[in-house]
Amino acid sequence: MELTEKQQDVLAAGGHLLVTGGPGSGKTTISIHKAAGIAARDLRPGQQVLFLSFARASVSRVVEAIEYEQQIPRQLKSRIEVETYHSLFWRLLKTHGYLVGLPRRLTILTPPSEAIALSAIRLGFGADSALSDAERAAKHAAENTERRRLAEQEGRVCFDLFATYVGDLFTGSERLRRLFATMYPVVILDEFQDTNAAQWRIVEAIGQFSRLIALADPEQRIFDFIGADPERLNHFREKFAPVEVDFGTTNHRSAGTEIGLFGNDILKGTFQKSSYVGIDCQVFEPYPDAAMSKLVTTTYAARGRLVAGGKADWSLAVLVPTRKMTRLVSDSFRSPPAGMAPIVHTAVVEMDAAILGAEIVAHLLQTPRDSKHFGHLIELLCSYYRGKGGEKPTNGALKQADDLAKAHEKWNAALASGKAPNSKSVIKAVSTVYEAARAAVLTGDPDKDWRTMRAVLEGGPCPRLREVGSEVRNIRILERGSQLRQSLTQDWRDNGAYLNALEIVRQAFVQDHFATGIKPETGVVIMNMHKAKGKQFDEVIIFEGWPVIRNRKIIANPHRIVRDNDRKQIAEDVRQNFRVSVTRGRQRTTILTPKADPCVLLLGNS
Ligand SMILES: Nc1ncnc2c1ncn2[C@@H]1O[C@H](COP(=O)(O)OP(=O)(O)OP(=O)(O)O)[C@@H](O)[C@H]1O
Repeated sequence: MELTEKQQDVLAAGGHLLVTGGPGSGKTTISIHKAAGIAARDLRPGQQVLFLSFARASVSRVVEAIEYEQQIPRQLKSRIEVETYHSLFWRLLKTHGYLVGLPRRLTILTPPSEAIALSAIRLGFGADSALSDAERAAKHAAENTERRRLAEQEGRVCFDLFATYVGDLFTGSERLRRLFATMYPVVILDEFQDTNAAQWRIVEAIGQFSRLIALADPEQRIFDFIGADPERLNHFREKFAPVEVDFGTTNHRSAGTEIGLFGNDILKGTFQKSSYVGIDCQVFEPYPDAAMSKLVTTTYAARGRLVAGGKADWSLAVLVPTRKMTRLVSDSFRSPPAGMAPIVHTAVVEMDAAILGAEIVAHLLQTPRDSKHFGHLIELLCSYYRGKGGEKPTNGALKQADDLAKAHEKWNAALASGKAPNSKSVIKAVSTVYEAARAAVLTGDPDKDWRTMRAVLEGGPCPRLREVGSEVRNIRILERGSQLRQSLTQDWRDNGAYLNALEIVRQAFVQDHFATGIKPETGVVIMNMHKAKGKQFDEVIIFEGWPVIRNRKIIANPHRIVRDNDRKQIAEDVRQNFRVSVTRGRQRTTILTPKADPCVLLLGNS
C-alpha cells in the first residue's frame, strides 16, 4: 500500500492531531502507522499507545487492520492497545472507584438488569411519546437517581454511569492523570464525532498530559447517541489547537467504484450521474412474497459472486431499516417463499430478550438446591418481561410480568392451604414445562443440553416459554471454544451436574461485553442499518419495506428508510444514516426498493 500525501502529513505531524475524512478515506489505517512510528521512536518500556473505540465491532476491525499491516513488525504491533471506552472505564472504576464514593466491590449492572431495575419507574411515567417535556425530564431524573443509588449503595454500576464516574476521577486527581499519561503517552480516539459530554470531559482531562489523535468524520455522526454534539470537533480545536489533516472524500475501501461518490450525492440530494460503478438499484413488486423472493434471489447472486471470487472469509451484509425487518428477513431466509433454498446467515438482533431468556435456560439446566427452584423460574420469567424491551419496555410486557407475579402468589396461596391450584392459572402451563425440563436427561455436553432445554421450552404448552425458547436461538456465545461452554463443561465435571449454570451464564455475558477477540462478521449477515456503522463488507444489500395498498391508496408504509417514505421526513440524519449504509460495501452495494413507491432519497431533491 502506498500512503497518500495527506497520510504522510499525518505521520510527520507533532502534538495533538485531528484527522478528518469520509468513509474509507484511510483514517484508521494511518493512525495504526502513526502509532507504530511512535512506538518505535518515543515509547519507554512498559508504555503503550491506547486506541479507544466505542464498540467492540470497531475494536475487532482495528485489531484486524493491525494484523493486516505487514510492514509493521510484531513487537511494535504489541505496543498498540485497542480497547473500548467501556472496558477502559471499568478497569479504572474497579481500581479507583472508591475515590469517588463507590463501594470497593463493584459489579456491572448489565443493560437487561438495568431495564428490570428501572421498569417500575418507567411504568409509573408511561411511554415517552405521551409525556410532556417536563415529564420526560422528571422521568430521566428519577431514572438517574435510581441508577446512582444502585451504584453508590449496592455497587452495581450500569454502563451509562461509567463515563460520569471516570470523569469525576480524572478531574479530581492530577496524580491519576499523570499516572495515566505515563502508561499511555498517546491516545487515539476513534469516531471522535460521536463523543458525548461525559466522555468529552474525560478526553479534556487526559489530554492535559497525554497526546491525543482524534479521528473523525463529521458526516458519520450517529444521532442515536445521546449527547453527541455537532460542535464536538470545534471543542477539540479550541481546547487543544491540534494539527489538522483532512482526507476529504477519498475512498480506498471501495477503490475502483463510485460508491463513495454516490454516498456524497445522497447527502447533497442531487445525482451527478445516471448510474454509478458499484451501485445497483433495483425495484421489487410491493407484496410480501414478491419482495422476499427478490431479496432471496439478489442474495443468492451476490453470494455466488463472492464464492466465485475465491476469498475465504467473504462477507455480505443485508441492511434493513428496522428491528422487526431484521427478524422478518431472518425468518424468510430460514424458509424462503416458493420452496427456494434456505440461506445460512446470522442475524444481529437486540440482545436484551435473548440474554434474559438464556438465564431461564441456564436456571432449568441447573439442579435445584432447594424448594424455591420453581419460584425462582417465575421470577426470572417476570424479569424477562420487565427487561426484554431494553430501554423501551412496552406496557403490555410489564403487565405480563405483574400478572405472572400475581398468579404465582395465588398459586402458592392455594398450595399453602392444601387446595389444588386453579388449573386455568397461567402458572399451570409454566409448571407443566418445568416438569418436562426436570425430566429431561442431561449429558454434560453444554451444547447438547442447551438444545435439549430449548426444545423443551419450544415444544411445551406455555406460549411465554415458547417465546423464550425462540429468543435464545440468537445466542452465539455457546460457540465452540467459548468461555461459557468451557465453564459449563467444568461445572459438570466438578459436580456431575450443572450447579452454577445461572451464575456462569451471567458472568459469560459480562465477559462477552468486554471480549475483543471477536472476528468481524463473515458470511451472510442481516442487521439494522444503524448497526452497520464502523463496519465493512465485501457486498451490501440494502432492503426496505413496501407500502400496503388498498383501492390504489397507500394505507400504511412500514419499515422504510425514510419514515413513511414521506419527503417531509427527510432530515439530515436520515441522509447521513443512508450514506453510512451505502458506503459499507467494498465492491458493490445493491439497493432494493418497492416499485410502486421507491425510496424518496433516490429521487433527488427536484
Ligand atoms: N493509501 C492507501 N492505499 C490503498 N488502500 C488504503 C490506503 N489507506 C487505506 N487503505 C485501505 O482502505 C480501506 C479503508 O481504510 P480505513 O479503514 O483506514 O478508512 P477509515 O477512514 O477509517 O474508514 P471509516 O471512517 O469508514 O471507518 C482499508 O481496507 C485500508 O486497508
